[in-house]
Amino acid sequence: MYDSRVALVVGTRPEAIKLAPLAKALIERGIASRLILTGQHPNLRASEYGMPDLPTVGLSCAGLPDPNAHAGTVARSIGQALDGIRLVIVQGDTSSAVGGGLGAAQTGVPVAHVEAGLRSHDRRDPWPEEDFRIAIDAMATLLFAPTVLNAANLRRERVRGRISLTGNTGIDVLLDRIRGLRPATTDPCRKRLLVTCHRRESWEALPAIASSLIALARRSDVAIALVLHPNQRVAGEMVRLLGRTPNLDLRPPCGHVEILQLMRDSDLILSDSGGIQEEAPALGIPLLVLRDRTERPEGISSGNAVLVGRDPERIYATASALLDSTDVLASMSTPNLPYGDGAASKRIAQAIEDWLATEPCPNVRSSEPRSPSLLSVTAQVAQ
Ligand SMILES: CC(=O)N[C@@H]1[C@@H](OP(=O)(O)OP(=O)(O)OC[C@H]2O[C@@H](n3ccc(=O)[nH]c3=O)[C@H](O)[C@@H]2O)O[C@H](CO)[C@@H](O)[C@@H]1O
Repeated sequence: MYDSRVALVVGTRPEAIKLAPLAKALIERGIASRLILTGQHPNLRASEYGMPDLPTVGLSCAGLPDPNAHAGTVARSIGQALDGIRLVIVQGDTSSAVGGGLGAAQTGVPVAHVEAGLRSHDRRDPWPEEDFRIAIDAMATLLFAPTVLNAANLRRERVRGRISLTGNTGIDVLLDRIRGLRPATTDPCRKRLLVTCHRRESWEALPAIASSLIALARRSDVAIALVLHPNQRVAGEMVRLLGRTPNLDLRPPCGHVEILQLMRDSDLILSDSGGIQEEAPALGIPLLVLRDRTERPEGISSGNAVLVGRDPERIYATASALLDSTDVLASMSTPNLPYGDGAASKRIAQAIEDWLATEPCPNVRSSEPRSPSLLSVTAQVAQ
């Protein structure tokens, strides 16, 4: 076991899902790790999403309506959890990830970014995630890019850290869990639609999206299941808009295996989720992406997904056309792996081991933040 330590920062469900296989790969290499739970999703139990038992520090920074403010509280709080830590690992584009990265960088601890280089190329969509990704990639020492496109985005931005092409750790999890799923069931009378919708950019459009689902639910040949998000604000609004819709089953948030089984048993998925955009192609389930733009165009290029936006007529027309055309639906159902091959975590753990072996071990690490202030750093890197 190294005397050095790495810390994994987790604030939300997808971060727990996607960092769990890396935590296991680090354990296999004897790299001692610490879990830092920011508290963004206050009821998150990382072990339910496969996170192994690790020494854990909770920061109690519950999510805030203003994600920049939340990033600030995480950045200010994380220093206390970094004693003896040589590398802080953050994942994705949440306020926990950017706050954890900024707090680490300000106390002099290098940052590794898992899922680096994703870009929608529009800072307003998704907001603030596109800014957060750019900020984290600008400060990271190690950048783990899932796809060739992601790595090219990073090279174009001339990031100063070391870029490794790894695949997405979410695909490691999926390919592992897929083996335990039941074979897909089919319903000869009805096509099954699975819906998730929670992203901030969708909030204003929720009534419009809901109206397209109500119209689809009127078809006698479909059955719709909508899985609610843990965010109470979005879930409450969905229940208000869709709670009494015949033929539309609102379900509480569920475990990862359960949602994968639901996906596998579906004929068509409608979702604005980032993770589901990665998982649907691997499962070979056609996906309509409820967004105007995406940082994950690979699933569209592979023919598994269509970017449909949030306009209710377009959602209804595109879904209906697919439901009416068995051939087109079948052509979108070939499983593809544009986001990874299942070995991302092993590659990342290897790269971290190599880096730890060559990087001199500092004697003293201050946990006091250094100037400049968090907000000025955020503003600079997000320019
Ligand atoms: C802008 C953006 O796209 N940002 C994303 C955002 O995450 P997201 O949009 O992917 O978030 P969700 O949809 O909540 O999670 C998805 C995961 O949860 C599973 N799931 C779903 C419903 C359920 O009932 N039970 C479950 O287990 C599901 O199968 C999947 O694995 O942050 C991530 C972290 O930084 C980023 O990677 C990612 O870019």
